[in-house]
Amino acid sequence: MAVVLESQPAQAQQTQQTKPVYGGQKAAAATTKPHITDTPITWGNWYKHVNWLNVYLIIGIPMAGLYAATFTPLYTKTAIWAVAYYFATGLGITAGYHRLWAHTSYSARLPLQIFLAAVGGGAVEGSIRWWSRDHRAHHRYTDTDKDPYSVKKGFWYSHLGWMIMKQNPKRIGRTDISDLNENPVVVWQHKHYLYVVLFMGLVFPSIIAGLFWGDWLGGFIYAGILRIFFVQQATFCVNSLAHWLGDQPFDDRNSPRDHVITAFVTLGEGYHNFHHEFPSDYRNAIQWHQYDPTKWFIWTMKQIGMAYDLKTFRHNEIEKGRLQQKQKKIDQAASQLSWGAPLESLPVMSFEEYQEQAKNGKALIAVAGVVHDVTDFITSHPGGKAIIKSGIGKDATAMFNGGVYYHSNAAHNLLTNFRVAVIRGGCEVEIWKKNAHSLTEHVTKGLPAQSQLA
Ligand code: HEM
Ligand SMILES: [Fe+2]
Ligand SMILES: [Fe+2]
Repeated sequence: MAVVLESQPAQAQQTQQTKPVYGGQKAAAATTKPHITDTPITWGNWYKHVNWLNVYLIIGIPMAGLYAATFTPLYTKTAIWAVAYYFATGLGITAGYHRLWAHTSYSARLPLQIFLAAVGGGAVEGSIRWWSRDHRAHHRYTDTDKDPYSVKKGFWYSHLGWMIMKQNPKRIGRTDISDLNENPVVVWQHKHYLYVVLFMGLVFPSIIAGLFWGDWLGGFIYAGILRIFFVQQATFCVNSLAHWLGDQPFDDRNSPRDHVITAFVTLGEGYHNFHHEFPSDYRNAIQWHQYDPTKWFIWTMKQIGMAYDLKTFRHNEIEKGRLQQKQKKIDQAASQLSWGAPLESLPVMSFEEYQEQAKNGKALIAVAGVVHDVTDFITSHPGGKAIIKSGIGKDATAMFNGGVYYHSNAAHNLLTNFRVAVIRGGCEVEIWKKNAHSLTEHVTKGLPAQSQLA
């Protein structure tokens, strides 16, 4: 009964709170008969797996509403009211349920809390307490079996499958909601949820349209039923689309993604990769030009003294995360290329041995402590045969790096292909410089950036 009522019976919730974290659950499971979700879906029992109340609430009623709309005229005032109430109830979820209660990303004064609890109730998505508990589990156990709406189980499962199919409440990860249990607005809304949802979801939108311009039925159908449908579908997109479409600028280990389309659909909740990374930030979008009306609303509430303690992550931390993700992508791309034999795999020789071998006819050139066999390259050296030969048997580091010619980065890269040995006692920093493959490792080890490329 996800949408209107609790997904797990009140009794089960109480047990969860009082029992010890692991043992208690196991003991209970051993004595009770298996939950329907533990039995495979068959032709004979599929209907028992379906949460019919939710099917009725999130699919059946909107269908009936659509049918009713075919013979209910839509007046301009009612249309404007339906859209306005869509935004109000949507903000109830995004600014209220999500950013205020589930993530405590800011604090709200009592009138604002009451407003958000009321309009959030009008979105018909369960009580604050139920919604936030599942949402905290979603963040804590993202993409795992304990995530109530894991996208790993498919797009449609994360969108609404998790509500229209019965769930085993024991499967959903545990989270601490003690702060919500102490909040009188949350507790009151949870206790009287059925009245809140009926009044704010259907009665109130009809009353406004009815009392002010006489359109009771239009208010009920458009600002009530169909508006609920759109707000619900928009919120469901945060669980589906925001875990499926877009970029991952901060972390790609899990599914959350940033996309402007999702942001438009969800009143700014579409910068979801950022959000999962910095969930206690009251913003989802951090650039001024990105669409995050929920953030603008919270900010405005702060200006009028209704919201305070707006939390943000430090710019430095955010940019660090962004850079590390970029670095990870670069490292992945770099690992697809050949960077020459790793220095630690090469034999070590003394400078005298190197000179000896070069004297005996081998086309060896030492640059930065590494010996290169340029036999096959001499004739194709862009600077000419004779000039490259003048480096054979010498420490050609200076020549190569500007003494004779200041070689391009491409020439440095090319050089790595000819590595055959390392000279004993060759300067370590110089070796690092030429070992482009270890460049990223070098950076992550925190060594100074100047010693990256020659
Ligand atoms: C050891 C392996 C060497 C490699 C892989 C190499 C590679 C290259 C490459 C790719 C270029 C084209 C321009 C550029 O990319 O910078 C070049 C140009 C040149 N190289 Fe080398 N080089 C080597 C050794 C040497 C040595 C030992 C000398 C001098 C003693 C030398 C002198 C020059 C000069 C003067 C040019 C410029 C040619 C021009 O633009 O007229 N190179 N080399
Ligand atoms: Fe998410
Ligand atoms: Fe969240």
